[in-house]
Amino acid sequence: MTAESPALGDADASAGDTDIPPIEVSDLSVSFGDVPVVSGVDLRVERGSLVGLVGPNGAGKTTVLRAIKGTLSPDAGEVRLDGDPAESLSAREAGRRVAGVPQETSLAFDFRVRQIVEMGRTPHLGRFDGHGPDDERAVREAMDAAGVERFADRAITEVSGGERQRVLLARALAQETASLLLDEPTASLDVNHAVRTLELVRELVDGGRAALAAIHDLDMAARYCDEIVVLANGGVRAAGPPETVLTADALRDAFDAEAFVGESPATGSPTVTAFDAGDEGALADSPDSADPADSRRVHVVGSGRPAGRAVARLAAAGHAVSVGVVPEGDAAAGVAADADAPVVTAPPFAAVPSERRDEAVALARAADVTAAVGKAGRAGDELGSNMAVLDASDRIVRVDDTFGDGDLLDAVRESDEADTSGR
Ligand SMILES: Nc1ncnc2c1ncn2[C@@H]1O[C@H](COP(=O)(O)OP(=O)(O)OP(=O)(O)O)[C@@H](O)[C@H]1O
Repeated sequence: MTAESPALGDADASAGDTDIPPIEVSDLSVSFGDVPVVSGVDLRVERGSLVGLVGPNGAGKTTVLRAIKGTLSPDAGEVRLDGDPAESLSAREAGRRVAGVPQETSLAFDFRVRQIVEMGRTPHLGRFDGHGPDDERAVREAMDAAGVERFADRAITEVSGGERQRVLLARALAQETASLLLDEPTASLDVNHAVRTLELVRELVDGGRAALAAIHDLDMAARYCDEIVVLANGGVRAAGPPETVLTADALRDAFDAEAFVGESPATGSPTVTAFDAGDEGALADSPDSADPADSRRVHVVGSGRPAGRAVARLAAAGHAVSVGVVPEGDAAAGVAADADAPVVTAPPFAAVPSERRDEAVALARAADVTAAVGKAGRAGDELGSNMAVLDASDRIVRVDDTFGDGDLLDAVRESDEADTSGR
């Protein structure tokens, strides 16, 4: 796969009225037998846009992609490709508008890699036509872009799972459609090829194509997609730019997961850290885990990575967290900023100004419980003001630097069942 891929014949991508979305799904419902899988799904993918379809296993992502591709018939609703109802299009015409990279990559027959990529040209061939120069160019460019040329003459049964996935990508690219549907395009790929694949899709999209990709890796989805559609519990739960859709609340709602959403310092896009809520999670006991009654105001005292982890874990579990006093630039301060948690900082290696100490004391007073992490407030703690913060706290729970995920949440949950304010 080349970083700078060739133009990949984008003639079709620029075709048509630019106001008409290449993919538009309205009120789509699909069931298998009498089991409904999705209902009322609306989504559109514009030219120049990569939309990520995320959601838990079995949410119906593949089902939606298959309905768009036309390989299953919806019970209700409509799929439009370039403005035309998909059901009014012949298979050949649909194949000139949308190409798919399926999740299932087992190909039983002993075709050569090159033959499989050539199959992408089928919708462009007349009934009695052989491949012409344009087809050969499209196949060559697609193989080059997907990086499969090296094993083009090998049997498909003799390449690895990841290589096979790239062959199917090459087949879709050879189809030269305005729209691409990708079902877990990076699932079997090593990190290098995963990034290259999404960079390639991004490049195609920036060239005017439309792409809809089911993606489990939320960090990758956030990094590459213009928009994310969250599919869960039979329908679309949220849709919009990654930074508005990938929130702890949305992830709890869709995945029943406790997750902290920060900002990647490398890419600036949202990055998701999921925690094991287990049976012990503060809010994991019931599907109503977001119940505000279970949420506490927790003030964290401590610094460095352990305090940062405490802030992330508590915020992921739905608690309202504040932090301080921590040195400016401390890891915990960065996590608090990502969590939109109030944080009091002070210049490092200097006495804490009294007004900063008072701010932290006020936060601790307003909290239900103060979590002292590591040596905070104990002998050797360089921030003497932590003592004042702890003195102002009605309830204190203590965890050491190596606390387990459940320990902190248990301690906070149980803090109002016993007087834990002993210092
Ligand atoms: N042919 C089928 N017959 C019956 N049920 C099916 C069929 N295909 C899928 N399902 C069911 O429909 C639901 C949605 O499946 P789908 O493959 O669309 O989910 P998904 O979101 O793509 O999941 P994953 O993330 O695991 O790939 C699942 O419960 C699945 O078991």
